[in-house]
Amino acid sequence: MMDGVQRRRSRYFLGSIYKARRSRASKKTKEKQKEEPIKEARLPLDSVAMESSSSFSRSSASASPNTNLDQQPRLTVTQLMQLEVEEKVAQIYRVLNGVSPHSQSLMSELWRDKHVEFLTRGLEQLGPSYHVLDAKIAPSIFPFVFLCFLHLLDLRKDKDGGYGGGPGQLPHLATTYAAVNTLITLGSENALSSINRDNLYKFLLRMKDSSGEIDVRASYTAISVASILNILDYELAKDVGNYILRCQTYEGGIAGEPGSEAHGGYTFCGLATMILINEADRLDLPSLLDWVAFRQGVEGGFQGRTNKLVDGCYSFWQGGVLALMQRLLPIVDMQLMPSSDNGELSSIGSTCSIKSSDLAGQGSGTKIHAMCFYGTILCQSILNLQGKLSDIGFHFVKRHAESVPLFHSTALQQYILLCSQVLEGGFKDKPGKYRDFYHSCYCLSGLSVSQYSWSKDAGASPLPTAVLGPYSNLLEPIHPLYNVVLDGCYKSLDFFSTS
Ligand SMILES: CC(C)=CCC/C(C)=C/CC/C(C)=C/COP(=O)(O)OP(=O)(O)O
Ligand SMILES: [Zn+2]
Repeated sequence: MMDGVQRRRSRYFLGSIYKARRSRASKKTKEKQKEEPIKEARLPLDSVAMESSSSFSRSSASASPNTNLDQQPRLTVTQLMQLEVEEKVAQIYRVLNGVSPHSQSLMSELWRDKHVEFLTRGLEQLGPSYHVLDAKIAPSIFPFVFLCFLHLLDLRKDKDGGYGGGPGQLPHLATTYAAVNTLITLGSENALSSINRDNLYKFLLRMKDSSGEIDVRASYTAISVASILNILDYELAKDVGNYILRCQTYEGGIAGEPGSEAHGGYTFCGLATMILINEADRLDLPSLLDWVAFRQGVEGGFQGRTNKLVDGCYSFWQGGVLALMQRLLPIVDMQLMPSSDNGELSSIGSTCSIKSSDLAGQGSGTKIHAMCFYGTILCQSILNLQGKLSDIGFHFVKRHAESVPLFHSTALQQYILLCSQVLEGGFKDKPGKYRDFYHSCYCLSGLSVSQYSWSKDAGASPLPTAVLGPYSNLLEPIHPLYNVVLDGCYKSLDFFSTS
């Protein structure tokens, strides 16, 4: 019989077995391909493209004999939908497998130009005066458009703190998160100084429920905004960790509220929040890692929850979780250590019962807790926290990533670029759906996370092999806790630590 730790350890290794299984499958397919050289495999589409095609042919063979109930089991609606998505994705990969590298590069440039067009078309929606916009002059109008954004965001600012969805609308945590991240992305002095942090802090406190927060997304948006603006303190963080712990489910992922189903969106929100309040070690990280590693599908993209379809937006929600986990592996290892081998660490490792919120105002106590958080592999800068929770977000990203990516990064980039991208510009959930701003934003964030997933240090330029397609596909690095471009985060850190 396995004890709890052994069970967790074995589950942890399932992720690697999964990858090994995939690479064995792709080897088999490659061998098969040698026997039947149907296409030139010249695109940088590796195992997964091949694997998808093969899984499709397997699947369609089992889908069609639905009528013959004696021989084949009847498929559920979900299985049929899954096969449909796999088929569409496999078709795309098959077509693109036959395209020469030269054509691929041309397509990539076309897509890039289309992005500019998509953005400017989006900007056109700001008002009739922008109808003259042309993709070619877009770069020169950006400063002007930034001012317009700023003006619109200012109109959304509530006099009692927080931002609404539009002028005159009630402030809300999600729209406040979006507005603050937009202002930090704009990054100019007038953008940053337009944020009234005192009012915003009062708003965040007003939104706080005495039992913590009543939804994991709300917790994340509140804590993320407070952290990036350098106003996060123990009063805001109080009880939030307890609440998120109650949302981690038997599967390992995190749900939106206690008793609900684990979901990628909430798992990102929950994990990022726990990191920002210095309580990530309280989660069962091995089972969280196990759950999220299995959410990457044969299509290359991620699904949001068990038995659901892949969707481009989870490239960030799930890919982002795995990017964060890459920096938490020492704690995963510590949690997997049987307590008897744990020696001294047993009292300060995963069994630690001190919570950041218990340490309000105790600088030295916080140092002790930071040691719990980072185990033996201590991060000097974290040790110097001296009670400042706001610093964690910035220090965390400076931590050296401890491993190679914890997901198949090329496969994810394939799904984003080839299956989620729309030729006319923008991104969508999956083939067959329409593009929208939400998926455009989160597919791009997922793409960036994926491209930098081999970089040991935040923002370090990836090797060309880490970037699918031409190197010009490389995006700006983002901060995986806030989902804001890294440069913007540093600017904000400078600005709000001096102002
Ligand atoms: C900060 C911020 C914006 C956070 C949002 C986090 C997020 C994406 C939460 C997911 C919400 C949810 C349960 C979607 C399921 O939709 P579905 O049933 O249509 O999709 P599914 O089949 O993929 O689960
Ligand atoms: Zn989606």
